[in-house]
Amino acid sequence: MPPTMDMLRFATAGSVDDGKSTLIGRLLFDSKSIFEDQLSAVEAASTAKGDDYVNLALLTDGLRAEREQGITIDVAYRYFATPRRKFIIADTPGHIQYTRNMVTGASTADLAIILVDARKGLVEQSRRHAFLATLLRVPHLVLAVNKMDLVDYSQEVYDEISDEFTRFADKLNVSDLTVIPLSALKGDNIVTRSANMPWYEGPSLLHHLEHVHVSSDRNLIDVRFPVQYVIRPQSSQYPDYRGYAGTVASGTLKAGDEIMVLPSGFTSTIAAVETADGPVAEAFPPMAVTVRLNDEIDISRGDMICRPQNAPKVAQNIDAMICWMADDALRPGRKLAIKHTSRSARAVVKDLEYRLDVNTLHRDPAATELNLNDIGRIRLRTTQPLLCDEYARNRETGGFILIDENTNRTVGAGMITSAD
Ligand SMILES: Nc1nc2c(ncn2[C@@H]2O[C@H](COP(=O)(O)OP(=O)(O)OP(=O)(O)O)[C@@H](O)[C@H]2O)c(=O)[nH]1
Repeated sequence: MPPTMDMLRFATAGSVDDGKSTLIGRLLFDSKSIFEDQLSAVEAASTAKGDDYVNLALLTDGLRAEREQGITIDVAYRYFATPRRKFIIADTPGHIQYTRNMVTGASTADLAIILVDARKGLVEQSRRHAFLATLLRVPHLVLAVNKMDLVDYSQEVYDEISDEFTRFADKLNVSDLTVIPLSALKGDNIVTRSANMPWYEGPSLLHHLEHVHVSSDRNLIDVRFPVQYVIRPQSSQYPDYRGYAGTVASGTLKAGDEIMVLPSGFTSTIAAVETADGPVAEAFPPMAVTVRLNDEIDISRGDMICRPQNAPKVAQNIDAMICWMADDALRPGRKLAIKHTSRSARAVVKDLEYRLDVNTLHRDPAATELNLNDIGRIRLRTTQPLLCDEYARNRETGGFILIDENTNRTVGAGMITSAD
C-alpha cells in the first residue's frame, strides 16, 4: 500500500462549548501523544482552577493560544498516531467566522466530526456544519453526540438526536454517516466501547477513525498535474535538464505515459517521475514530484499536465457555489483575484444566481448580495482560462479561492459546478 494511504485527515466542528477542545485533548491524551511537560502544565492549571480532573480543554486551548499570536493562520493542525494510522486534525476555532475556518479545515479532510451537546440536541450550527461538510465533499461524516454523561447515558435522548440528524443528512445526500454517543470528558466511546452505554452497538470513535475506508475516495482516474515550478538548473553538469515540479492533484503518473499539456495542447510522453529521494515508479495524489518529458516543449507555471483523452475544461466562464468570508458584501460587478491550482488570474462577478438558506436549503434568487458566512451560487468571468473540473468530480481542480486585491485577504472559497 502506498505510504500516504494510511493517513486520515479530519476536521472537527461544533458550536461553542460543545466540547471540541475536550474531545481533541482526549484523543491526543488517550493516544499518548501529549508531551510530558505539556501534560504537567495542564495538570497544574487544572489543579489551580480547583478541578478534580485533568481539564483537557486547557491543553487544546493552550496550543490554540500559541497559534493565535500569529495572525494569518486560521486553522491549527495537530498530529497523532496509533499503530494503524496517522491522523491530522484540523482544529478550527468555533465561535467567530466559523464558515471561513470550517472551509479552510474541511476542504482537504477525509472526514468531518460534527459535535453536538446531548442536552441541547441539534442546533442551527449543526445543520450548517453538516451542509458545509457536504458542500466541501468531505467523504465521511461523524455526528458525535457528546456529553452523554449529562443525560444519564440515555438511549432515548441519543436516538432522537440521531434520527433528526439522519433525516437532515438524507436531504443533503451525505454518502457515509456514522453517529456515535460519547463523553469526551469521561472518555466514553472514545477509545473503547463504554460500559455505560451497553445499548450502543457501533464502534468507538477512535476505532472508526482507524478503520474508515478512505483510499477509494481519492481520484486515481483523471490525471491532473498542475505545474508549480519549471526546474532548469542551467549547470554545465546537466545542460539539458528540465523538470516540472508540482503536487499530483489526481490520477497516477509513470514513465512511458502519454500526456498532454494545457493550455498549449502539446503532447509528449513521461521520461521519468522523480522525488527528492530519487526516481519513483509511480506518482499518485498528493505526492510532490518532478516530472520529466521525452520532448522539449514550452511549459510554464500554471500549466496542467493531463492525458490526451482525459483533459480538464479550459474555461473562462465559471459557475460556482461560494462561501463568502468577508465583512463587506459580495455583489455582481466586483473584481477579485482568483487562485486555482497553481494558476492565478483576475475575475469579475457577473451574476449572483441565488443565496442559499442553509437551514431550510431554500434558494433565494432575489438576493442581491452575499454577506459574511453566506453561501450562494455565482457566475464569474476570468481574465485567463482556468484548467478546471467540476468540484463534484475533483476537489483539487474544482476548488478555488477568491482574494481581495487591496487587502490580500482570502474572501471567498468556491466550488465549481460548471464551466465553459
Ligand atoms: N460533562 C461533560 N462535560 C464536557 C464534556 N465535553 C466537554 N465538557 C465540558 O464542556 C465545556 C466546554 O468544553 P470545551 O471542550 O472547552 O468546548 P469547545 O467546544 O471546545 O469550546 P470552544 O473551545 O470555546 O469552541 C468544558 O467545561 C468541558 O469540561 C463531556 O463529555 N461531558
